[in-house]
Amino acid sequence: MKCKVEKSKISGEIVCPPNKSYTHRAIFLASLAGNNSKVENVLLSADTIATIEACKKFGAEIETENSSIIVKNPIKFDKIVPEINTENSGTTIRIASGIAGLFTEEITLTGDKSLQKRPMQPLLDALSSIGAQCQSTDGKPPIKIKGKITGGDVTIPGNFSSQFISALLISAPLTENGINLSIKDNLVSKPYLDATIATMRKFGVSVQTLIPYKRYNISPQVYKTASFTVPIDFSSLALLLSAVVLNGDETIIKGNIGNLPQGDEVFIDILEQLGVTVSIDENEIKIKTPEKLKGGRFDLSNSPDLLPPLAILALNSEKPIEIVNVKHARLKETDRIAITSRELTKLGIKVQEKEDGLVLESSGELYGAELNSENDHRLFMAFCIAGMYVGNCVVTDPESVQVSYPNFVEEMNRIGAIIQPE
Ligand SMILES: O=C(O)C1=C[C@@H](OP(=O)(O)O)[C@@H](O)[C@H](O)C1
Ligand SMILES: C=C(OP(=O)(O)O)C(=O)O
Repeated sequence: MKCKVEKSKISGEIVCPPNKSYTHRAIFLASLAGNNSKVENVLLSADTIATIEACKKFGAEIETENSSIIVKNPIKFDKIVPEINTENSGTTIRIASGIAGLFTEEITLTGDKSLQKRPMQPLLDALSSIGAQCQSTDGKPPIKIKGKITGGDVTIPGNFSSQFISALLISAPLTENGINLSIKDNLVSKPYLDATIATMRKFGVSVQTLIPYKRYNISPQVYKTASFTVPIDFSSLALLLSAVVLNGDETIIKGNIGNLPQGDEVFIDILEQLGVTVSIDENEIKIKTPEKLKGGRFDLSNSPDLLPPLAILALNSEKPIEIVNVKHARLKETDRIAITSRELTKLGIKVQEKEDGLVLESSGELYGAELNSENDHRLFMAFCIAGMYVGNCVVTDPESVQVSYPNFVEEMNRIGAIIQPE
């Protein structure tokens, strides 16, 4: 499938979707607590449905009511679970792997073609070091995990994915001995660890931080019934903000901003550094954009998902936009550094690809082109927004947005975009 994207302006109001990362965490923890735990304002998308289905396979009884889910009964660790397919969701397979370590029967975890290219070995090594037996396919899914993890001292590298650490934290209190966790190397995507710890706290489990992002201790505990409300998704909001910066006049973005930690909130600071004025009040976000953006150097180590919405802003930036310290963006649904470099070059942006990032500069001459998103949802949405600015573009794989923003095309067209499935 492809979409034709014409030069178009947006205006009016748009509601930002709920947070995918918090939806995953809250569903898993509600499924570990059970007893009518409730998650409200959930994002219902292919990735979060993969988490719901995984928890049902683990034995949780989950009911969905509009935008809420209720867990009547928790995960049953004596259930026989032959296989769990986590589709396109990295967060789901990582957290589910930690939970699989708490079962005594072997469980196979797999995913789609994209997920079968994503690293799992550091997490499997960590689980093996505390009692699990693990197998992988060259370090990637499909994987097999046979518990039971008993806990103890665990060391794990932090420079591939924070999701490995989130997975260990979430399972840790349910081991017999608890876990004393040490993180080697520099942890990437640090704010997602804060999100995990904050959500665990909401479900009654405390994590002792010995050295932030380096050393944690989690004693044996039980998850308690809770009701959790999912906040706005700043990763999706960043795409909407870039759409307004490049193509919006009087556009207002609405959503339940909440006060839980989200690394991608830093996009507000990035926009201000680029010269954009951002005003946020009463869960409404408005911006004022200068004629030309200023450019600048941006470290995305803690917010890798901002690479697509930031890179396209080079289309209207008088100075280069330099993105650094985000090598792990090559380990997502796709290698986002390589594809962003290759595809934005087609539009007339001069791109220097580096191992850990990009330098992007508008050449002044911009051209319509066919942009291949390679079924990566964030790239599809960013390329559509770029196409609305340049005009006369085609973007591949619109179905990719099902994983995080199912009604993206409809919503953008409702406020003035011209994105037409071919
Ligand atoms: O824990 C999470 O919810 C996520 C963590 C990040 O991945 P890494 O920690 O692998 O960088 C991010 O890219 C992903 O979209 C969601
Ligand atoms: C990489 C992402 O998610 P996941 O790691 O859960 O696949 C994303 O949403 O950009």
